[in-house]
Amino acid sequence: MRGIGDSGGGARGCMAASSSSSLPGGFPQLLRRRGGAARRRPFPAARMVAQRLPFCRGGGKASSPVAHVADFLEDVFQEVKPILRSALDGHNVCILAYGQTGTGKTYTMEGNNGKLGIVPRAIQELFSHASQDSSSTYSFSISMLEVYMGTVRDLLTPRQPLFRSTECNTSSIISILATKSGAVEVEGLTDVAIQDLKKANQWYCRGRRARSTSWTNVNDVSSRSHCLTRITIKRSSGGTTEECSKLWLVDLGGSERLLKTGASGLTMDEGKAINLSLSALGDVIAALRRKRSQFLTGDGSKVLMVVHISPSDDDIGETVCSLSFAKRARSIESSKELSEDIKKLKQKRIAELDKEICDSEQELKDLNEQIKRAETSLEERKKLSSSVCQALSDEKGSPRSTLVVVGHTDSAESPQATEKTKSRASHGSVPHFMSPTVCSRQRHSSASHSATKTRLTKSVNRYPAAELSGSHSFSYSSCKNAAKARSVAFSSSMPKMKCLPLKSDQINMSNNSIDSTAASAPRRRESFISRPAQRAPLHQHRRRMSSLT
Ligand SMILES: Nc1ncnc2c1ncn2[C@@H]1O[C@H](COP(=O)(O)OP(=O)(O)OP(=O)(O)O)[C@@H](O)[C@H]1O
Repeated sequence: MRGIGDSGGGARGCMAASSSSSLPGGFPQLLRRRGGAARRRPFPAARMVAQRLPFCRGGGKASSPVAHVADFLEDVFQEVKPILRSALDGHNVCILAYGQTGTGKTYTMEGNNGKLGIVPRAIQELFSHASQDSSSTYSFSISMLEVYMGTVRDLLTPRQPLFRSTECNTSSIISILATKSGAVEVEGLTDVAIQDLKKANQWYCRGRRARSTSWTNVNDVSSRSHCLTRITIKRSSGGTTEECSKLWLVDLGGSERLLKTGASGLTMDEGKAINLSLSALGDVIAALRRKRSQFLTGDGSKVLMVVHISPSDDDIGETVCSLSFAKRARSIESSKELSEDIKKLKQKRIAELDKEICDSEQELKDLNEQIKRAETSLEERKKLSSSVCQALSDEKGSPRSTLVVVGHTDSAESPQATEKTKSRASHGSVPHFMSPTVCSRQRHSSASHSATKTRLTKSVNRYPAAELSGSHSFSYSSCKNAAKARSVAFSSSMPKMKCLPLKSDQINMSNNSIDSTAASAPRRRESFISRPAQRAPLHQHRRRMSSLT
């Protein structure tokens, strides 16, 4: 599928129609109508407008005084020309005008005010080429149909009545069939042989007049159907078998937001039918992208889509939709027409990416196994350390060991450290710095006089408030006391505790310890040291102890 913007010029042509709001002629009028008084006009119910365009009357002569508007159609046609050559060469070709209602599809395909659109120019081009090519003989025929409210109508039926209603004229209803070879045939469609350009234009104008159109808020002559013109080209050269190809020129109905168009009644139903069939076209495009359908393109077929957009900010949503539709349509071409080199590169890249995915998956698998192993090992170590903890807590009179074990169970230590602690615990040995000193032994013995505890408390309460000092090398007499001490050792942020002063005979400041009376005071109070000079060594001591945990 080929987009009009493929070579740059086509997009310019298309955008010129939609972005040049200063253009004289029909399009600026359209914009004025959309924002102006016309919107307030009451909507005429089921009004039929049979177009009698200047093009039909003037026999295709462009008589517009505004040359650059005619140039726009000429620019667009230059984009279309190459694909017409393909049709003459035997390819089936389809040219589609797609876009929001009122953006100029019919104008581009048919022309207006004496300016020729794509269809009349294409017919001209075919006859012109046929007259110049002496090596082949060409014959042409024309058919026209419209898809209106889900039914297909022949526009060239003799005495085609001008009607627009849900009750279709059964004599003009035709059906579309798919042949065994996958080609699409329209059964019962009038096919008129056209010998010359004049006849061709006559028939074309006749078909156009039979189209269903109506007035909406956004377009005075809005097409209420999809109009398809088919030119059948038969070519025979030098007695060889006749080649037959088809050129489809399609003016699709415009996608519309019913709130904007202000459609009601039959016109609203028509708008819904158009939207529905456009969404079906979207499905076809999607299927083509997945390469599940040959409809529209077929083998060796070519499609050119002219996408129309509005220059108005109000229509930005529709513009985005139209452009994304065009993008999807273009991607069909890009997937089909990849060169061999690019295909190889693509394959190579796909293989590389596949390998990367495999490697990553393997890596992930390995990591998961590592994590599992680590978890198992952690579990084992936890079990081991809790059993060591249990063993050590059973051990009596070894407060230091208790401290070590408590710290050990709280932290995730290395296995070596666990082993070290375990062996230390099992042999009952402690580091040298943890061995009791002479002083600590003395203090330990003095602290054992617990009988004086009550008396001390009473005597302390008699004195005014003062700081209580304590020993920096506090000894632990039992596992219970060790636990208390631990809580003190790790509570450096606890507020300094105030207590009543002791008598000089109760406190021995020289050796930084509480005498036998003071030592029997409640443990919690004893543990707090108010003097910074004494606090520092205690911290060092704590650090040393905690490094064992
Ligand atoms: N490039 C252009 N230059 C001048 N007039 C234009 C141009 N494009 C569109 N118009 C005018 O704008 C009006 C609406 O255009 P047209 O009917 O072609 O829109 P449409 O897309 O076919 O709408 P619908 O989908 O409702 O049929 C017409 O009067 C047409 O003549």
